[in-house]
Amino acid sequence: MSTPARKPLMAGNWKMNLNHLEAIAHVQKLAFALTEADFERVEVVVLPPFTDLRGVQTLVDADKLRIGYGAQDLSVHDSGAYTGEISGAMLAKLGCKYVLAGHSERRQYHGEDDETVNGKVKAALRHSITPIVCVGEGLPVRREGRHIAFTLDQVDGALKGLSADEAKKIVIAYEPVWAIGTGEVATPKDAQEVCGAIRERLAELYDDEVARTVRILYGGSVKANNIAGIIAQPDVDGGLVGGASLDPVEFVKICRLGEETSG
Ligand SMILES: O=C(CO)COP(=O)(O)O
Repeated sequence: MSTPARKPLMAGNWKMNLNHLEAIAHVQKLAFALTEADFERVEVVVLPPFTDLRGVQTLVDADKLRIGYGAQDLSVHDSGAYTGEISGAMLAKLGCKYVLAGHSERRQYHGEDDETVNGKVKAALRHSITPIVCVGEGLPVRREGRHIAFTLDQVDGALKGLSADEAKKIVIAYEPVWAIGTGEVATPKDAQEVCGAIRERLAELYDDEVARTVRILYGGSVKANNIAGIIAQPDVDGGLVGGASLDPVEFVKICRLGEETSG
């Protein structure tokens, strides 16, 4: 298991699902089901579409919920003539604690390269938002056995120019593209292999303290029935959950690490 200093993080990436009314109902269901014991054990975060954030903020603030929230993307810029973009400043003003940077769907469909991802990581940090940096290889790279080198290159690119103090503030999510939305989950051993290599890279790039501090998540077809084996790995500190986070009952079970009750 993770060292106690690294509290497990379960983040639900809703992707382009749930409108602002559905979002409120969804967060209420999570709040109703999750107990104080759950929140002591695991940090629970939702990452809804931009249009839901105000509603989620209002609900979380009004009812003092322990559920955190954040966005799925942000601009590298802080303001200006960038039609359609949302800045870190705007997200910080809405109380966002987290933001994804470099999700594989952004890399794939919006041509985000490591330099852009690096700009987004820095933009988030400028506004005291924790970037969840997404990395991971596609199937051809995995088949060639280059998954570790490929993923570590993405880590290097995303962290370029960050000080040790800044690096300590980030979260990294290893999401092998071949496991996203496919139902094909990486084995706990696969997840550990790459998450462990990422942690070693953090020690090389910075120092042991950074490596010990940064939480590394696994994402890709996480479900209640496979989270326990994944989270049991020493270098896996939580999950980035896509499809299964859209079902509140399933997501609560995942937040309970696949166990039946909150204990
Ligand atoms: O992309 C993901 C989370 O960011 C994973 O998605 P799935 O859980 O639907 O495979």
